[in-house]
Amino acid sequence: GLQIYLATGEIKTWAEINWMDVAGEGGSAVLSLVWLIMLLHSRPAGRVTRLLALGLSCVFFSWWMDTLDEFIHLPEQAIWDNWLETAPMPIGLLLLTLGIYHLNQEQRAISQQMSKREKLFREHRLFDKLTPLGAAEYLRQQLQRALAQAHEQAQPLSLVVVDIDDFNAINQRYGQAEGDAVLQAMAQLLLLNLRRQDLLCRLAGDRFVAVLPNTGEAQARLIAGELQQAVTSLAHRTEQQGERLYIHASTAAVMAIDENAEQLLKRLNLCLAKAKQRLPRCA
Ligand SMILES: Nc1nc2c(ncn2[C@@H]2O[C@H](COP(=O)(O)OP(=O)(O)OP(=O)(O)O)[C@@H](O)[C@H]2O)c(=O)[nH]1
Repeated sequence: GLQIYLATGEIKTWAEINWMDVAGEGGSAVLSLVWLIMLLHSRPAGRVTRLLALGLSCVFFSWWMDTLDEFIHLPEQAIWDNWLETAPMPIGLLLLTLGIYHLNQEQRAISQQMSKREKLFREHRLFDKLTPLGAAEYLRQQLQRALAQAHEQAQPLSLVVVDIDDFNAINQRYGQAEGDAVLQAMAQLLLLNLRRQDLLCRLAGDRFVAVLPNTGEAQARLIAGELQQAVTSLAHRTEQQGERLYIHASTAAVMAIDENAEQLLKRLNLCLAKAKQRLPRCA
């Protein structure tokens, strides 16, 4: 635009310049350029950004051309400058309107997502930070509920615990972050190997507990064995060197008799301790 004006017109003298118009039109041009820069800096690429940026570019161009004719005098017969000044403005405003419409749609979708997430967080305050599983307190609450239900329906209820052997050594050898990755992989693996009605929680550190409704002791032992096998065949590779980690876990299973959640968990931990005692130890 500047080049076309310079090629066809003459620069006005100082006295000919209307500074009021320069401030009004030039200020608007500068502001629209600032908006454009801010927009491009703050938004990710995409349709909404493209529409808003194109719209603001047209608005800027229109005001910029308007400002230029305050400094450059064009020949009387030139009419194209009118087009350059006015035509981009409605096009820009149209594009901005379209952009704002899509921005509104986008905001609605984001708000919906946020409210869903907020609900999730509100409901899942008791969830573990590392894995997508309920933590100890959640397990206790759910177990108490499941025990009451099992009692009401006269159905058996069992628990299975899976505890990684020598997990401390993984942390020490590969670092805490790799230990975290193993716990996350374990959570996914155990979830994959459980049934829909089972509830898996992370009791503490490397200890996972599954609540198995309508399950007797024999079936719970079978499930415990399957989970142990699944862990043994887990092909976890370290993030740094891609080295294969061989993970083993101890398991135990108990069926609820007339006891509360705390007593049942205590019995489960005792059974696990017995299973751990049978492990060959290096040191
Ligand atoms: N990376 C990681 N480590 C954890 C986390 N929570 C607990 N730990 C570690 O897990 C380890 C558990 O140690 P132990 O209870 O002795 O278990 P272990 O080393 O598997 O020993 P055994 O169970 O007797 O085979 C400790 O070193 C804790 O620091 C966690 O969220 N991330």
